[in-house]
Amino acid sequence: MRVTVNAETHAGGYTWQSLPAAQQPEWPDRAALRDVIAELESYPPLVFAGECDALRNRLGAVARGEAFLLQGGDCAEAFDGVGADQIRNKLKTLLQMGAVLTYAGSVPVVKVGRIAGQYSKPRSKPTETRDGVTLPTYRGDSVNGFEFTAEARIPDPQRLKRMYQASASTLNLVRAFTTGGYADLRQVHAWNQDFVKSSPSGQRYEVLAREIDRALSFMNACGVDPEEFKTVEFFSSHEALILDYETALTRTDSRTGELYDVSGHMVWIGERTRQLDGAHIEFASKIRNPVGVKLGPTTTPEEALTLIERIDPDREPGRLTFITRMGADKVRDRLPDLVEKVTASGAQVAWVCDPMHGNTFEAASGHKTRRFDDVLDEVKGFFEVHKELGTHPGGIHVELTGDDVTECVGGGDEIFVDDLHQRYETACDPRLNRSQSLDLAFLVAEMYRDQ
Ligand SMILES: O=C[C@H](O)[C@H](O)COP(=O)(O)O
Ligand SMILES: C=C(OP(=O)(O)O)C(=O)O
Repeated sequence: MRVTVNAETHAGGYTWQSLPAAQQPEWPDRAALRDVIAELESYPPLVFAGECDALRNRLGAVARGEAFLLQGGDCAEAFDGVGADQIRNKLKTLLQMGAVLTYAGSVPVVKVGRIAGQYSKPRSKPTETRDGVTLPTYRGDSVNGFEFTAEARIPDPQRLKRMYQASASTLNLVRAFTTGGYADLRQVHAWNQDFVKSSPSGQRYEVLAREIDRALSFMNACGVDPEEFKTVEFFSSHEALILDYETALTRTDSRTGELYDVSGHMVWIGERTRQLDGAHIEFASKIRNPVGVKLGPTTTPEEALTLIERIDPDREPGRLTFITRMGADKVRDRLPDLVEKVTASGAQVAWVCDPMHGNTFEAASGHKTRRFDDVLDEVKGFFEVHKELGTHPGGIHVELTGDDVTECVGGGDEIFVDDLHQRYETACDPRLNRSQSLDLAFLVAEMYRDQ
């Protein structure tokens, strides 16, 4: 049975608040933090609990094998990235990928951005050293500054308010774009306008867009012009990392009396914070949002089964998404046992592949990067495993941007290791640029069709 939590009022403290929480900032000014939390608690929700329920239903279709999840966006959003162009470019890339997957893969695509809340980063090391100077590591714009100065790296709780404001502005524009005409399927060419001539993936997309156009004209001529083509259902998601922030945005739903984290539609718990006895998993188990958990190569089937017991005791399709990030060299070896034992337990989780986080390496130039071929190979391995076991490869989770950055190597419009310095803009991990993202969408659509 699902645990009802409405009796546990915030005033009395939530259960997760007394448990150890990994990767939390050491806020130097606790009084300032308390004031910020009190203010955040008074702010309105960023999303409506009913929208979270809608996404849980859509993810239920993913878990049952009837839909595919496309989840993507920045590794780390930045406060100075909250501009119309950047948001539109990201959205445009996701819409193009969605069109490719829906049309070429012939599957309904659930679209979820790593957007409007992805401001906090778990890190491998607490400090960073440059030229003999050691400072606290950058933990995302919600915590401290990217600039390598002692002052910028001090965690500042005021940043949590800026995170809320940046998320609100971003979500507002995303909602305007997705419901106000920009995402109308008849705009399928317009999303490609600035792109088509310069890039092989843009040209390939244009061919597909022409086919979609013809299909739309045909339907129109038959008198069919569905409302569903005029807007796009698009959801927000981020890693629920900084529990002071997520807790302040956790509210009791007036309709049901249940708790929702209203900072985003879906939240996930990362590889570094998914300890079974830790605060993050306890938090995830108490909110009604659809929840993702990242599973790295060391995950045991027993851990996966305990996570299901904790977060999805009712075995509700859509409630829990396992986002696997094994690495291209390990996915074929580590994933089968997990999928097999979870399936045998009767749980119906959505299986999603994050082909980014297990494939990062440092280039000789010092840039953190990923090879497009490794990313692709991990997705291939993920599809192979699911094909072998007769289970559903439910989606992909990728770090991407709509801008022409040079952060990952390879792709159809090839980026070489020596090009990385040209436009390396990520605040943390390397993202696929627009052309690489579209390449990936075409290749995944082919894999899905073949499946
Ligand atoms: O995005 C994920 C993590 O925050 C990131 O991979 C950690 O990177 P680090 O090893 O540079 O700390
Ligand atoms: C930190 C992340 O991933 P992981 O927890 O899988 O390392 C992430 O997706 O930003």
